[in-house]
Amino acid sequence: MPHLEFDHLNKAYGSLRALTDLTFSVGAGEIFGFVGSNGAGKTTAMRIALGVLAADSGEVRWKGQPLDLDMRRRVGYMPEERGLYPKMKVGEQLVYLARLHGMNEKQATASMEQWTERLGVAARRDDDVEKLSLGNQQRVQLAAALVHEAEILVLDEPFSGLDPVAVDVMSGVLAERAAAGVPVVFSSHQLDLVERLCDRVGIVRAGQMVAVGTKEELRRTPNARWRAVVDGASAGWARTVPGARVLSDDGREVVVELTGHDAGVEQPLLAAATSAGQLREFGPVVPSLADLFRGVVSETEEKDAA
Ligand SMILES: Nc1ncnc2c1ncn2[C@@H]1O[C@H](COP(=O)(O)OP(=O)(O)OP(=O)(O)O)[C@@H](O)[C@H]1O
Repeated sequence: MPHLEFDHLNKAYGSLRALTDLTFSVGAGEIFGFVGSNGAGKTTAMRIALGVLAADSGEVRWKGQPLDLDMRRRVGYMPEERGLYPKMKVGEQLVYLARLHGMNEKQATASMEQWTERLGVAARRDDDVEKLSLGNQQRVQLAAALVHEAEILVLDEPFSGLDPVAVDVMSGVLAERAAAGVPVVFSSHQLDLVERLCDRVGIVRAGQMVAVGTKEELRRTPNARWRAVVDGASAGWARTVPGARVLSDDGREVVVELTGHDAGVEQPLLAAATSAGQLREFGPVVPSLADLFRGVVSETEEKDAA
């Protein structure tokens, strides 16, 4: 499978190291969620991919070749600072951008019509961009990334500021482009969305990739977590279970970490819960991406402090 590879990118702004050996790759047809705290280095990495910014070392490759000027014309990019001409009409602007990327007038017009239709801004084709609401400007920005039939999509926070309907449209479009074999990388702070949409996720912290993998891979914690809801129990019942570490206990709902993942590891907990009171709910806890993110970020912060 061809890959878009971000290979050992290093970048400093003066004395600030924005990226340190940042490495990850995105397969053709894969949606990759690029997440990290503010200032972690996501925009810097994406700008380097597009050649808007030069890396101090490292490179970005597609199908084994460094992204050169010609290849970069085939990348659909949605910059964080957005990049539309405010006083140009939506339709004209998209045709212009498609032509810049090598389409002829007829192809560019057909593509503009198709994408404005798909993204729900067809009625605004003759309006200046600045007259559109921010969310609609963003739909046009996505159309700008797609209008030249990009071979690669690199999108910086494409979901910020969108209403739920626009989020669904945007998600559908990204899934469709990925299904057509396009590698899609996007950054976002909306972790629920990243969790829903992405095949793989990379968590970057202070310019370094601190966790990368499928959601299942990232969730594979060394110990199992279980949750029990028990009515009429006295608080603290779970502490007596051998090997259990109580993570939270509000008297009714208890979350416990058990050593390992072996089959039946939860049985002593289940037995204790049943005898503690009226057992209402019992099951494994699957951490959300937000939980993983907090865990990874705080864990690396602790390591840094040590
Ligand atoms: N042009 C610049 N000059 C100096 N420092 C910069 C410049 N651009 C970014 N930085 C710094 O580099 C670091 C990485 O910034 P970057 O914008 O890549 O992060 P990000 O992960 O995209 O953040 P956010 O989620 O807030 O958009 C930050 O500390 C930022 O302040």
